[in-house]
Amino acid sequence: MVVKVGVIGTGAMGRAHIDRLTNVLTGAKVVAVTDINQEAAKAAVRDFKLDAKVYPDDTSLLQDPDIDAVFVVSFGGAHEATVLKALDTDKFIFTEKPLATTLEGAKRIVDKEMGKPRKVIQVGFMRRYDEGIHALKTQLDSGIIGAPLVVRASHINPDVAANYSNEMAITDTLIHEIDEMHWLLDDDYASIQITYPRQSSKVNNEGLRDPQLATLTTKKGVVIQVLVHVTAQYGYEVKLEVVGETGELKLPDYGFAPIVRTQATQQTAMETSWVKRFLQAYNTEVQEFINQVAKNQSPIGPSAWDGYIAAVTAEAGIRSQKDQEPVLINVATTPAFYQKKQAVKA
Ligand SMILES: NC(=O)c1ccc[n+]([C@@H]2O[C@H](COP(=O)([O-])OP(=O)(O)OC[C@H]3O[C@@H](n4cnc5c(N)ncnc54)[C@H](O)[C@@H]3O)[C@@H](O)[C@H]2O)c1
Ligand SMILES: O[C@H]1[C@H](O)[C@@H](O)[C@H](O)[C@@H](O)[C@H]1O
Repeated sequence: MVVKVGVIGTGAMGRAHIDRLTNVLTGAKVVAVTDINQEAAKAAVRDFKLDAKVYPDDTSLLQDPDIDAVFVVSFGGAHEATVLKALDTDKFIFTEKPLATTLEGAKRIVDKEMGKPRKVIQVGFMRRYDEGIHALKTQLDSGIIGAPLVVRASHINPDVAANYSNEMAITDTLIHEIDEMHWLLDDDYASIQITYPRQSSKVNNEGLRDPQLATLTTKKGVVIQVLVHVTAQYGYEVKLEVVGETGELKLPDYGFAPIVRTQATQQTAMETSWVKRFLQAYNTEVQEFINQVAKNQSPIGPSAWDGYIAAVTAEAGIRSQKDQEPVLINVATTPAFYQKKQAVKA
């Protein structure tokens, strides 16, 4: 079966997903697109030579009975409304992160999804599919460094768009580590604290503090420190180190560029955005989602409940941004609906 896909939001990431669905992966066809900027939707059809309808909005696209799955790739703040509407249909839903930008919004989504016979949502937390991060988790799970004690991570962007707000440092950027770390450690969060080091003079966005340091503690007592630096100028990278009882695990520097030695210097080109750094992870997550839909089975990737855990933690992070004090986190027990790896066929 070829999975027929509708894409809602044809900006940078929407186009990247259209490209992989059309030119890289197997088993899917983009048959419909929409964007509040209709020119952007038409440009996607033209540029990727799609045989696809251009709908005026998400509501009309969602009414198309020919679509099996939708990709929600609009601005983060628009995901909730579209996902809630999509849950009224029988379509599978791949939504980019964040699931919702508020805790209440994420709760509305999980409550509504739990009214369905099975899970239909996957959230685009692609870090879990990165081969390097996955290999690090496999080593951690093997017990090779004993129990994890401390995690140090960095999330570096060279710069951000003009509409990037201070809250987005949490809901748009740190949200990746928020999802990654509880999965990596198989642990739950107890608290989060955001502190502001010296402000970088490179910040142009009104109200944005950069860099920010997030300290998360887990129920088992692990302390996780994440540097979020989104105007870092020099390149795009993520760093990850886990300190254990008997050793350490470190994600190697990413890259395929050669080391160039010349004129008494040594240098290597770096990535400048998420596009190439996580290309393999995006391809793997989306292929897995398509394969599940083709079998008419629930997604097995990060669920709406993972999106909800991230939203609860992000909301606590935003509260901490106000006075830089730690904020306690209490996520409810995972409902049985989300404990099933894979639900039975509807
Ligand atoms: N997983 C990742 O690493 C990753 C990387 C980049 C972006 N993203 C996510 O993808 C989403 C889109 O990001 P982007 O970089 O493509 O942003 P973008 O600004 O380039 O594109 C967003 C597009 O959505 C459209 N849009 C906004 N509201 C809409 C609505 N209600 N209906 C239809 N279209 C709407 C805009 O007109 C725009 O074309 C965000 O949620 C972002 O967090 C994830
Ligand atoms: O939307 C993007 C994307 O999620 C990237 O992976 C992240 O590094 C950026 O900070 C964020 O703005």
